[in-house]
Amino acid sequence: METFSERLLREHQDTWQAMQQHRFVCDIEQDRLPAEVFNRYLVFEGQFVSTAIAIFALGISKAPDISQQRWLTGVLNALLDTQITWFDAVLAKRQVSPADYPNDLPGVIRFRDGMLNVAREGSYAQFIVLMFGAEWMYYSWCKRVSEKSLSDEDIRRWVELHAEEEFFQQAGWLKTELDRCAQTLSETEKSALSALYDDVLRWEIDFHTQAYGEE
Ligand SMILES: Cc1ncc(CO)c(N)n1
Repeated sequence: METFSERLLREHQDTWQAMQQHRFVCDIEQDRLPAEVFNRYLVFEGQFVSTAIAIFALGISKAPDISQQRWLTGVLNALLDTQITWFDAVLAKRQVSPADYPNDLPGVIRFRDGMLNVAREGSYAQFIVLMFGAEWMYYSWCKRVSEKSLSDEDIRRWVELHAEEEFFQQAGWLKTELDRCAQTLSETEKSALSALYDDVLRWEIDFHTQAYGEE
């Protein structure tokens, strides 16, 4: 039988493919992403890691019991340790100062506020859809792209971080958790989650487009 996460992937194939074949992803895959685009991405992405920390904290507060809270706290710690540490180092190494970049680009704001609003106002299942939407999609393209030879070592490391076993476990946990949550939901609730999943992918697409500039 089709699981709920499989249903979401089937119902939103087109949006999923648009992200998997996004210009940003294809430029990395073909080893031709301009350094200035990656630098701009790093600024927006570093800000999103802070947002993700808030989203996970909200998710932990809504988790139904201690086993989920324990797992999600591990994820939160990885964001605070591995990811924040990596961002500080890579921005310094590439001499990128976030203050030199715009902080009001619509694609970046829509993604941040869309995710944060749902995490604040929504249910635990909605939180799981947000992070399943973001992480499973990243695992998929990064896994594919990690097979290629990438000449920029920072891009290579960033892709590897999202293709390796630890991240796969994290994204896979969200997928299983979503399927578990969906078992007790009505069809009305499930179709609302399906619409939210499509929103997340669209926010992601516009966020990544924004790395190319201010259009
Ligand atoms: C913008 C964005 N979406 C998803 C992920 C996956 O965690 C990420 N690191 N950044």
